[in-house]
Amino acid sequence: MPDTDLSILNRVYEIILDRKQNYDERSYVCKLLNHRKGMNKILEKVGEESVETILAVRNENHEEIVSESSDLIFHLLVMLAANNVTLDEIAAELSARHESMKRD
Ligand SMILES: N=c1c2ncn([C@@H]3O[C@H](COP(=O)(O)OP(=O)(O)OP(=O)(O)O)[C@@H](O)[C@H]3O)c2ncn1[C@@H]1O[C@H](COP(=O)(O)O)[C@@H](O)[C@H]1O
Repeated sequence: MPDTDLSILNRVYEIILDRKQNYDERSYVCKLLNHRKGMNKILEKVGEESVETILAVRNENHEEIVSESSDLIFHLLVMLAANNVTLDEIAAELSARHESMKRD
């Protein structure tokens, strides 16, 4: 059964971590993680996908916004994993902010 809720973020993040450990020449993630430009290649992709997301919003194209945002989030997951930042850390940060900013 495919994940259709946000648990897919953890699932994809775990695959990315696995790709860090086990090189596979067919893998796009391995290609990114081992690119000759190093971290700059991953940052380039995050920047590129951010711009494409902005353009999708400007075009007011719902499908495009979903697709480009998914590209952006995926590349952000690669960037986080490449920098040893876990999704638990992000969750803890957002949760702490949520607690401290509660108004009622
Ligand atoms: N979610 C994704 C995902 N989203 C987008 N992409 C790839 O991201 C790439 C970049 O998209 P672009 O449109 O920018 O393509 P491009 O111009 O060829 O990119 P570059 O030449 O600049 O690298 C494409 O090749 C897409 O296939 C993804 N590749 C992988 N995943 C997930 O990562 C997992 C591991 O993937 P592999 O490592 O390839 O097995 C997969 O099972 C998926 O869950």
